[in-house]
Amino acid sequence: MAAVLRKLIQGRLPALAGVLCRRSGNEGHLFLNSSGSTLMQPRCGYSSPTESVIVEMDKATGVALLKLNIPPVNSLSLPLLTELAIVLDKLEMDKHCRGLILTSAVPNIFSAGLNLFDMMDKPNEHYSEFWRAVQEIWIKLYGSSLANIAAINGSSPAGGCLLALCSDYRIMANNPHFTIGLNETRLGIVAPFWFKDTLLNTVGKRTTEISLNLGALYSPTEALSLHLVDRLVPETQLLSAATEEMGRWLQVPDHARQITKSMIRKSTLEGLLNQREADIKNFVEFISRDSIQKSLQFYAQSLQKQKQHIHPPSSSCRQQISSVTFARSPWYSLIQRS
Ligand SMILES: CCCCCC/C=C\CC(=O)SCCNC(=O)CCNC(=O)[C@H](O)C(C)(C)COP(=O)(O)OP(=O)(O)OC[C@H]1O[C@@H](n2cnc3c(N)ncnc32)[C@H](O)[C@@H]1OP(=O)(O)O
Repeated sequence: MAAVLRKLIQGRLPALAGVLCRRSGNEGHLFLNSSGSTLMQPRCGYSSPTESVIVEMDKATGVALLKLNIPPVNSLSLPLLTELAIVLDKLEMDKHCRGLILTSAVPNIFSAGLNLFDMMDKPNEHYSEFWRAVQEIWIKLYGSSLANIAAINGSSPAGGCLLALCSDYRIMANNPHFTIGLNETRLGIVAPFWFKDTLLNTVGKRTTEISLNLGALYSPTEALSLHLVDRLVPETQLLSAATEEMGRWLQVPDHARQITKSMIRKSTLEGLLNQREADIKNFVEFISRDSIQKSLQFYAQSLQKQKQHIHPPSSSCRQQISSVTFARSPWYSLIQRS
């Protein structure tokens, strides 16, 4: 089977080389890098030096519970992305690991998305390195061979929503204060094409059109109705529901599930793999513009001001926003005040 997978990746799915091929055996695991050459990787544990990524491995089931642990909001900074990439590689190489449940150790927040400060007031080299790390995480998660379930235990805007969208199945805690969605346009920035494609593959064209243009953040109930998430459960049952769901995914033989997943996600992954450098160049050019920097600065400041001066919109205000939830958007709060 390993030979079949290798052939598949080297031959029919060349762009997925580097995403992964797993092999059982005593000598470790076979990893194909993007040029198709093979590297032997020793088996190892899953320590994250700063504990910003906590991994609890259930050896009996082969399921890893991965918790993001960067208070206050699990923003995806360059160091966090780098650690996450290392942990994901290790899990991918571990022949005993079959499934991954992604969740947060920070109460009420799954992830606040990309760290705003990595995109502000930095040299172009930093933007370039940061964006490569963002790409890397998407490639690893969206192209993962593991069964991947997101246990969304808090708000999940922008890059946080993207993390969840990379999973095979999303279960969200049914708390009306949580929101999820790709809200980039609300910050004056634009979700890149591979964010858009990931959403499109999940919810379809019309919902993508509305969600992305409006930068909509949805409540769990709205997200369920749009198939942005697959299931809602009470917060206290989130992990047990994710574990139970994982059991269903692991009943399918790994090779059959992996090849099926590759078939479905291949063209989307290739979209970025074929033009990574151009995408980085585009990001750097965009993010370093004065107008975008001003927009981001205003947004970051308004997040802070919101905490100091602005109360959340009243429930009657919220109802006026119909099905699109802008609650938690500092822009919305500022509009309400003016
Ligand atoms: C061509 C390519 C174009 C570029 C494409 C870029 C693609 C992706 C974009 C992103 O992912 S941008 C990030 C978008 N994220 C958001 O809009 C979320 C903003 N945050 C919130 O809405 C809230 O913070 C929250 C997540 C709902 C949590 O609310 P809570 O009330 O619990 O906490 P706060 O008081 O608001 O925040 C605490 C603390 O964290 C700071 N912070 C919040 N989000 C971020 C962030 N994304 N990056 C960095 N820091 C963040 C916030 O300012 C507070 O800081 P202090 O006041 O304590 O200093």
